[in-house]
Amino acid sequence: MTTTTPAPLLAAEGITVRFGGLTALNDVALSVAPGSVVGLIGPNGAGKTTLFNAVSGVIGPQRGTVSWKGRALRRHRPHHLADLGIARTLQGLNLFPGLSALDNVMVGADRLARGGAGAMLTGLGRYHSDERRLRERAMAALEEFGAAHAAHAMPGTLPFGVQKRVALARAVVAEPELLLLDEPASGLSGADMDSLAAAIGSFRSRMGVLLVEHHMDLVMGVCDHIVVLNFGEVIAAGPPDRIRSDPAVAEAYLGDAEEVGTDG
Ligand SMILES: Nc1ncnc2c1ncn2[C@@H]1O[C@H](COP(=O)(O)OP(=O)(O)OP(=O)(O)O)[C@@H](O)[C@H]1O
Repeated sequence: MTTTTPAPLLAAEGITVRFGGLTALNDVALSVAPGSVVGLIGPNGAGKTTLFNAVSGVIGPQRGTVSWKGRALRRHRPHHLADLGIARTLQGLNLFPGLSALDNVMVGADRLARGGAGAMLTGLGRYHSDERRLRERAMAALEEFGAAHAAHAMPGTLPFGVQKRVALARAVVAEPELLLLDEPASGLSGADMDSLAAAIGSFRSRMGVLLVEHHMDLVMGVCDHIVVLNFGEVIAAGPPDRIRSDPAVAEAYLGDAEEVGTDG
């Protein structure tokens, strides 16, 4: 029997990034297939954020290629991601403080709106049916993440964990094919962490996920494949069980606050 690996949605190959004399990434490769959750881990300063930024188009690598569905992206920028079908959440929540939680999520649905959610929110344009449809969709996304009760509240009045749920709802409401998550668990604990793990697990049937994260329990629990960086190089890549027992990974984490297999 032959098995076929689905073509990756996202592929980064040979990525090298230097900041002055410092090589933050050296010939790094990573790919995310449809329906898979790929974790990117490594000790502090390993290069995770730099790779996330190179993939997102925040920075341009000196060498290497980022491809989307087999096509190399040339000088892509973060504002191109939504049109490609890629959404991301950042370490900061980046919610609009002057918009309700629901309106924040509607902004995320912009890609689905013919006239743009911006026009709807300002009352411009003739898109009432679109607006109703998107409002329902945004509400459903809030419900999915257990934040429907907060729909009409301003983000600043909400607990941090609820704000994170709103940010996640905003990221997925437009049904991206790939979701980039930069440390989504930071600042979360207990039930919020469990909900996040369940949410990421549920994304698998709808989209690929790239998860940059420090919390090992979360990474080991939800990822199909894990890439480990240390000093800007990939030192291991494989399924959670293999990563957990990889001596090179354990060694890389020695002296670091995080330990493989435990929650940091
Ligand atoms: N804009 C920059 N200018 C100079 N050096 C940078 C810059 N951004 C990152 N670096 C350096 O590149 C290396 C990789 O940093 P990066 O933030 O990507 O690591 P990380 O794995 O995300 O770390 P952490 O887990 O602490 O967030 C580090 O040595 C860092 O100091």
